Amino acid sequence: MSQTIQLLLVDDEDDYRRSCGKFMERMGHRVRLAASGAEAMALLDREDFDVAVFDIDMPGMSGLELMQRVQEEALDVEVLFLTGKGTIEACVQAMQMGACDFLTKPCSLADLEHRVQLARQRGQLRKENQQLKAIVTRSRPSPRLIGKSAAMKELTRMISKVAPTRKPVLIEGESGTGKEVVARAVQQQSDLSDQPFVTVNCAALPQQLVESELFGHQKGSFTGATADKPGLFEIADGGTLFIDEVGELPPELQPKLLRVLEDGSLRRIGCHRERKVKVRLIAATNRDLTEEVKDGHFREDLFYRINVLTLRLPPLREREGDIDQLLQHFLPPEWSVDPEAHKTLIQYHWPGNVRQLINVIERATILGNDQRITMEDLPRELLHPIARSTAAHTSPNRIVRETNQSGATANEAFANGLPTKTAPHLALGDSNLKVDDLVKAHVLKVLEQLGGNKAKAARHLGIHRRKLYRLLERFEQNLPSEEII
Ligand SMILES: Nc1ncnc2c1ncn2[C@@H]1O[C@H](COP(=O)(O)OP(=O)(O)OP(=O)(O)O)[C@@H](O)[C@H]1O
Repeated sequence: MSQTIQLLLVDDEDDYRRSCGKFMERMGHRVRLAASGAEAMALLDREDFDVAVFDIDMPGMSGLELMQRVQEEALDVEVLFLTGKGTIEACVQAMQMGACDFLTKPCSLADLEHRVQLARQRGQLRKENQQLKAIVTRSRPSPRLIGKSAAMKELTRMISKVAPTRKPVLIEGESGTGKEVVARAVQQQSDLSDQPFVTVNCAALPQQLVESELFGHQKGSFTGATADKPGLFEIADGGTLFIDEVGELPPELQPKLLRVLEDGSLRRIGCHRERKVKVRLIAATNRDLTEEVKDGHFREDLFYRINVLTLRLPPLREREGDIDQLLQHFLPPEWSVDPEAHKTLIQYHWPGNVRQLINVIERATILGNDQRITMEDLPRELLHPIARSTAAHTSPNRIVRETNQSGATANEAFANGLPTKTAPHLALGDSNLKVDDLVKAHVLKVLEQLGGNKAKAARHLGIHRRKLYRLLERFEQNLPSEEII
């Protein structure tokens, strides 16, 4: 059976409009009728349509003028023209304006319905194309979840239980433990695996962009909004949205997220029209959200909405056997690790978790000789870990406090650092050196020294976490960081 189409019929001829509307309803479509361009605009403002059929000759606003309004407001609807006085010029003009089809009366209602179906298919293809583009640019291939510790086995079991439910999932864990890998595993094992998987990191976005990124905006709604833009909820429609660092969601946006989770409705910024989406939410946090609720930073009702099913990712130091397995997986074939270096890797407390381990392996394989990793190839923080004895079994925030209490200031720790491929050594006083190079080298060194933990690094650098994320993004794209500092 064909799908129901949300259809708008605009024609000033009463009899034709009504009989056509009845026929389309009999064909199973949801039909709205408008006798003029103004009535049509009012409906288009309020509701979403898949396809609209416009008559050309109408008193007041003509069909072509109506099409122009649709274009100006970048409304997401396929338009086909149906007219009694079809001229070639009108047809050409309509097609140039983006209409998808042009029919002249008399035409059978069955033929019209067939063309409406084609128009809807075209719209769907366009939307899928948009979604695919967004997914290709935003996502990376999904890595396999490595780890056979008891904790990881339990996690794998839980993933297989929660994945098929379509309920919201909350993933808790320290930075670098693999929350995004788990989110992808949940999506892969759900029946939405062939649908969009869209990811967004609330902490990485400048605060003023979070709303527009998640919910979209209408052209002209703020400076720089030069075109209508769908938000990630719309792009993920029919699939899964992964919101990383959900605890960073600004309080004023939390009711908006709650609303879309409750009934799937949202409004783009600057637009009064309500849209409906069907999205499975997976959220992740490295903060204790119950504490955030107690402190009044996170709404309790939203917390209960997203915390229907919780997956807790233990830190790497608590996963016995996983370091070895991850080493085997990430070390290039033919490479080996000296016994002393191996012992150091196993005993280290890995505050930056799997991400830090991968970085250390990558660095060691660049520095190492004869396909062997020795103590010399390991970064200094592994040999003289900061607050090593107290770090294990504490929360990330606690590790930072204890680090400071231990008397090792950030700068002392950084001064011990070794050059790496990510944080190059720069000679101060070199006249070719740019402020930008210094900023980049310092930020990367701090990050490396703190095991890739961005929250800690931002605190040590004295900048907000969002600023750090933006700096890292700019480094990756080789853009100057000056305007961010
Ligand atoms: N169990 C695992 N198996 C394979 N790779 C993993 C595993 N855990 C983490 N990784 C890898 O470690 C890196 C960090 O993982 P990920 O981005 O999922 O962490 P995260 O917990 O979401 O971190 P953050 O809170 O900083 O966003 C990625 O390269 C990921 O592929």
